[in-house]
Amino acid sequence: MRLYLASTSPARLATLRAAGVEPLAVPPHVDEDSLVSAVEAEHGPLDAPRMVGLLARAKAEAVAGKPHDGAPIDGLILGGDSAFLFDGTIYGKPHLPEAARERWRRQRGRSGQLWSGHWLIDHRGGRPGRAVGANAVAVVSFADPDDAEIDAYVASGEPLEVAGAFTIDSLGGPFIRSVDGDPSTVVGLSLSTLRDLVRELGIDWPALWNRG
Ligand SMILES: Nc1nc2c(ncn2[C@@H]2O[C@H](COP(=O)(O)OP(=O)(O)OP(=O)(O)O)[C@@H](O)[C@H]2O)c(=O)[nH]1
Repeated sequence: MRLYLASTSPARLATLRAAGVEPLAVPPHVDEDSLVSAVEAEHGPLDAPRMVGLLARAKAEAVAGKPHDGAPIDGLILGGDSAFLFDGTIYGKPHLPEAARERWRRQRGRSGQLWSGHWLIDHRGGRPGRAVGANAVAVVSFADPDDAEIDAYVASGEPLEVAGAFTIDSLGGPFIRSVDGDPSTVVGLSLSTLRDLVRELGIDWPALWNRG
């Protein structure tokens, strides 16, 4: 069973590979900011689960809409998105060092919710079939890095391009005190949620394992 990952996230790819699934990664090319702005202009502000759910679905549908390597996609297509909810504000990637530094100085010693959205399209036989989606949340509690540690972490560049300006599986690990929920949710793709979605489509999870 082929899984197409509608994502450029190296962490999502690594998470699937570690779980025995070798996906085909296909960049979704979705303008996330424009899509969220358009939806919010019509329906009002999106909360974190609806935002990540909307973007996960848009990425999966963007990949479903076109052939891959000149042939219709024959398999499952997974879209994902992650955002960090802290003190009532939804954060994506900080992109800028000063933004990452400011966030860490506020979030250290406290907790927030890392939300990840998932959308799975059954595209077997080269045509879109059923699609199922679910969002997952993990509560992340931070340790208390001092200013020098925050400056060093920001200088590493790692926090700039990850949701919430932190990772749990790389340099950011020592700055995370605990995670309450599926840890893979934080990395960007809840494996337990994905298994639920695969089974909801009537497919056994081991069918996705690549046994070489
Ligand atoms: N390694 C790692 N990556 C994380 C962690 N938390 C968030 N991320 C990454 O932060 C990124 C969140 O941005 P998204 O917009 O969801 O995804 P993206 O990286 O832009 O990739 P697309 O799916 O192509 O949009 C994802 O790549 C997540 O994998 C973490 O704890 N560890």
